[in-house]
Amino acid sequence: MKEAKILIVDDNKSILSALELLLSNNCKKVKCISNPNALLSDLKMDNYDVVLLDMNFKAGINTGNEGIYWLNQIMEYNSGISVVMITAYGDVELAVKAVRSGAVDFVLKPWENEKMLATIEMAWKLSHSRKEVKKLRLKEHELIAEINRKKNHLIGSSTQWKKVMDLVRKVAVTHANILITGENGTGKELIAREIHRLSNRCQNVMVTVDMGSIAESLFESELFGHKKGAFTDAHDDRMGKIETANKGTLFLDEIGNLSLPMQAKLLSVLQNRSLTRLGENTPIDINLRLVCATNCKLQQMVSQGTFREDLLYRMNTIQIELPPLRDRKSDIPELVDFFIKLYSEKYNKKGLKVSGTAIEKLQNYTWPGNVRELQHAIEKAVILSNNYKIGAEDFSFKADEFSKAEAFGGTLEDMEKQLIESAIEKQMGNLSAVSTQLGISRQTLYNKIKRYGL
Ligand SMILES: Nc1ncnc2c1ncn2[C@@H]1O[C@H](COP(=O)(O)OP(=O)(O)OP(=O)(O)O)[C@@H](O)[C@H]1O
Repeated sequence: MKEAKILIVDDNKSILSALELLLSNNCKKVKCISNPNALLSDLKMDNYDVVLLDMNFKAGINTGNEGIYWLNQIMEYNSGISVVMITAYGDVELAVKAVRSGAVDFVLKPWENEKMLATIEMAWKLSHSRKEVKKLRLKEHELIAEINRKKNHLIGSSTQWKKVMDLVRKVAVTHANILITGENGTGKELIAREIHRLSNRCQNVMVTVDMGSIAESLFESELFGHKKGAFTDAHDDRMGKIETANKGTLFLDEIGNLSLPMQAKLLSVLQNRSLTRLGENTPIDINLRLVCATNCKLQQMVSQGTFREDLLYRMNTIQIELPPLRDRKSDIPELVDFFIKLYSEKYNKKGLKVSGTAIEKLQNYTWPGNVRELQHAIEKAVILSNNYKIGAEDFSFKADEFSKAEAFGGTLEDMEKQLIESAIEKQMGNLSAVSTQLGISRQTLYNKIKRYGL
C-alpha cells in the first residue's frame, strides 16, 4: 500500500482533512479535491490507483446520482482505477447501484479507521492487479503480432504445389480440423503455420507440440497442464499446451507417435471441448482448431489397431497431402534461387550463382529428404564455395552413391576398379590427387593400379 496513489473527492473540507491525515502515512500520494469538476484533469495528471468518491456533492441533494455520474466518468476514462464510494446516507440500494456501475466498494460516514484502511488496501491491490493484467495483455498482443509478422515463404509454382496452396487458402478460414500428410521435409509445419496465419484465429497463438519428442511420462502434464503438487516434480501450477492454444491453433506434429491412452485423452478434449489439469477437478472450456501432421499411414495404423478410428475421423475433416519434391521437380530452380539468396546473405557471399548444370543435377536427384534436404545441400554448398558460382561438382548425394552401388550388381573388386578409374579420370591422371580423393596412400594406389591393369 506504500506505493498507492489516492485521490479523494468530497465537498466537505473536514472530511478531506481527516482522510488525508489517515492515509498520508500509509500511501505514497494522497490528493484531496472538493470540486468533482476537477476530477478528470487530476486523473490525467497522475497515475492514481484508487479514487475515494463522495456520492453527494450539492447541498440538499442526496440521491447519490451525482456520485454515480462521476463514477461513470472515471470508469470511461480508465476502468483500471478502483473507485470506493463514500456517503453519509448510505443504503443498500445505493451501494448496489454504485457497485453495478463499477465501484469496488462502499463505505459509510462516519467510518472506522481500521476498516477504511483495509478497504483502501483491497482497492489498491485490485487496481494493481488490473494494471498488471492490462500490461500482460498488451505484451501478449505484441508478441503474437511479432510472431505473425514473420512471413512464411512458401515457394513453388508447379501445378501440384498450386493445388496444395488453393486448398490451404480455402480451408484456412473455416473451423475444420486439418490433417497434413506427406514425407519428411515436404513442408508440413510450414503449411500448418500458413493455415493459422490465414485463419481468423491469427490474433491468438499457434502452439506446436512435437509428439515424437515428448517423453511418455511427461506427456499428460505437457498437454493438459497440472496443479502444484499433482506429482513429485509439479513445483508450480502449469498451463498445458492445449490450454495455451485456446482460441488459437494447436498443431500436433508427428501425430502417429501418440500412444493409445493419450489418443483417448485427446479424443475426449475434442469431444467435450474441455480439459482438466492434472490434480484438479474443474474442467476448463477449450475452443481449439486442431491441425495435425504425420508421415505415417494412419489408415493402415487404424487397421492394425494402433490408431483410433474415431480420433482419425475427428482430426481429418480435411486432409492435405503434400507432394514429395521428386514429384514437383519444376519447383527446384525456384527453391534453389530462394535458398541461395537466403544463405548467401547469411554467410555474406552476396551475388553467388548456381550453374545450369548444377540445377540440372539437382533436378535429376530424387530428394528422399525433400525440401529440407535441398535446403541443407544449398546451405552446405554456399558455406564451402570459393567461387562466385556453385557448380554441379559442389553437390554430392549419398543416396545417389548408394543407389549406384546397389544397381551395380558386380563384385566389390569390380566396384573398386571402377571407382579408381573414375577418380583417375576426374583428377586428369594426377595420382597424388587421386590418392587424396580416395583416402589411400600413393603406394596402395600404385599397387591397385598394377593389380587391376589400369
Ligand atoms: N514450399 C516451401 N518453400 C520454402 N521452404 C520450404 C517449403 N517447404 C518446406 N520448406 C522448408 O523445408 C524445411 C522443412 O519443412 P517442414 O519442417 O515444414 O517439413 P515437415 O514436412 O514438417 O518435416 P518433418 O516431417 O520432418 O517434420 C523447413 O526449413 C521449411 O522452411
